Amino acid sequence: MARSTLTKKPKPFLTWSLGPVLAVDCQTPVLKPTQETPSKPLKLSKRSNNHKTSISTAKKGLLSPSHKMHKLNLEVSPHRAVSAVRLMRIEFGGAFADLLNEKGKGSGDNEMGYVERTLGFRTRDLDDRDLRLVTDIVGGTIRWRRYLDHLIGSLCHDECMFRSMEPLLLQILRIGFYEIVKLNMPPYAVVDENVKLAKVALRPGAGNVVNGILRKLVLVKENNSLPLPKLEGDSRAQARALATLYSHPVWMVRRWTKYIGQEEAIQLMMWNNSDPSFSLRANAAKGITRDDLVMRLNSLKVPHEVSLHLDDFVRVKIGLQNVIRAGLLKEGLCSVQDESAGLVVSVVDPQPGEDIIDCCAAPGGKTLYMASRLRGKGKVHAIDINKGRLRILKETAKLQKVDGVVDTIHADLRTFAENSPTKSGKVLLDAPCSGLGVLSKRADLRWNRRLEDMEQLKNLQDELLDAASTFVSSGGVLIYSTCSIDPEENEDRVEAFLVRHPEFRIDPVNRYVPSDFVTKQGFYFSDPVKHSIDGAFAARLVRAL
Ligand SMILES: C[S@@+](CC[C@H](N)C(=O)[O-])C[C@H]1O[C@@H](n2cnc3c(N)ncnc32)[C@H](O)[C@@H]1O
Repeated sequence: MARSTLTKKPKPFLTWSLGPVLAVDCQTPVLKPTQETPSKPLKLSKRSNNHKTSISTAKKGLLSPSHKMHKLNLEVSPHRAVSAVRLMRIEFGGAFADLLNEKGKGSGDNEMGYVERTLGFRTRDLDDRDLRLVTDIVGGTIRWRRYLDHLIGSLCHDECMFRSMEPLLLQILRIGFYEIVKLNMPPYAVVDENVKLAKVALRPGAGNVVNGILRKLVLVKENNSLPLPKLEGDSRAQARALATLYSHPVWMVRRWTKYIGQEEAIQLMMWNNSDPSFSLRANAAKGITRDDLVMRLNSLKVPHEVSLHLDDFVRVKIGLQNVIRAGLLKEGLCSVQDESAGLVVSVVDPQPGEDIIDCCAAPGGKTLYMASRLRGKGKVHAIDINKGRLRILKETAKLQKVDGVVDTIHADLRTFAENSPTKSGKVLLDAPCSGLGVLSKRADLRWNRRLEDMEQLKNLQDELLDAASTFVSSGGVLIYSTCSIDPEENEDRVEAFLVRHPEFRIDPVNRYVPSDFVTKQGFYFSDPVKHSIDGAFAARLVRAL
């Protein structure tokens, strides 16, 4: 990855879990209905908890659904209560950190429902400002978790106190630390508010703990003596220090240091820790041009810039919430799609009349963009193993008026390839991958990925490449893509494939994407730091005649 100056990204307009209508990008979390059902209990298995905590209260609510709690607490700041509960649900309940919701305002009601069931009280309703604060606090607290925990651990009486801290208390402390250290908010207001939350949500003693530790933090911050590790010692020690300072898993730091060097690894981590930005794709299949979309954004007073690389794309700086409220996504007039994914479609270069096999298609970001570029002529055959995600793809295709050129096949690509004589001149394999290129958008992903996953993913990628290649007709092209920046999932997979399949050769992507995105080997690569979009990779592999 090339070195470049980091551009300061604008504040995110929203990050609420994407519903089907919005779920269009390859690393976009797609929520199954059950994941957001209010009845899902929190599983607080990681830390033992003998105190009065959320789980007991949550259970009370769950065991007697008819029992309505109306305890209204006007003291506690609503966005902090919601953030704390949201953080618990992300860490223990499998919820996603990226919280986009096409319902806009309705999302506040959902979140308050969780607060009521978990903490046993409601606060006043959330307004737009509260929702933005929840987005900032939840995203930031998750990104900076390792860094914040290091500080909290260092300022606790002893290691044991930190290790055995009850989960909700820890979330409240993380919020307070994040607000003071990273958001530079007025410290004493932050202390007061978080103490109040701990007292009401837990018990008075918990408020005292929050008070003591946050006050210590205020002091050390004022004295410029935050207890942070120094970048010194051997490579392992340095990786551990960097992992804390930039809040990433140690294995990622070691891997990036190995591949791109320490300085670039730091820049990448800084990018991953910055607020994500989003792009919108105008949906040509609905007769919407980019100019139309720009006019709509102007009338909604949403600041934006047209993409330098893709004719249908607009970068939105702030105010995506307004786009959602205005119904542009629900009506299928545009979709949220990163330019890095759009450029993969440029590498595929769909032409009207073509039959394209999309091997790992759901939730359909690339399928739908390819379909719109067919201009009503041809077909995209969308295969995926995940029925739920495929259903979302189908619904979105209808909404975006490309269902006439999309058909869906629910199958494991590997068995489907063994039993199907299907051939095509164009096959896309957008493989399951680590998602290491999209860590700025997926705040929690870095904590969910393990080094062991990489080996499993590489094996799966090889198997899927072999399967996808069986569909490619003589002279046809197989496009292999990921949203990873890891060479072992990208270049190395292509290299290994070419050894197994000497009948394929690399077709350089120069004709399809701007030269800035073309690697020496002729692959497409978007570098988050250099290009200010998500990281992605694609290779064109042509089968001999
Ligand atoms: C990176 S995502 C694809 C994203 C999609 N191309 C897009 O742009 O929205 C990878 C997909 O591969 C699917 N998948 C994983 N293993 C598979 C298999 N053995 N056969 C078919 N699909 C598989 C997953 O269900 C997932 O939807």
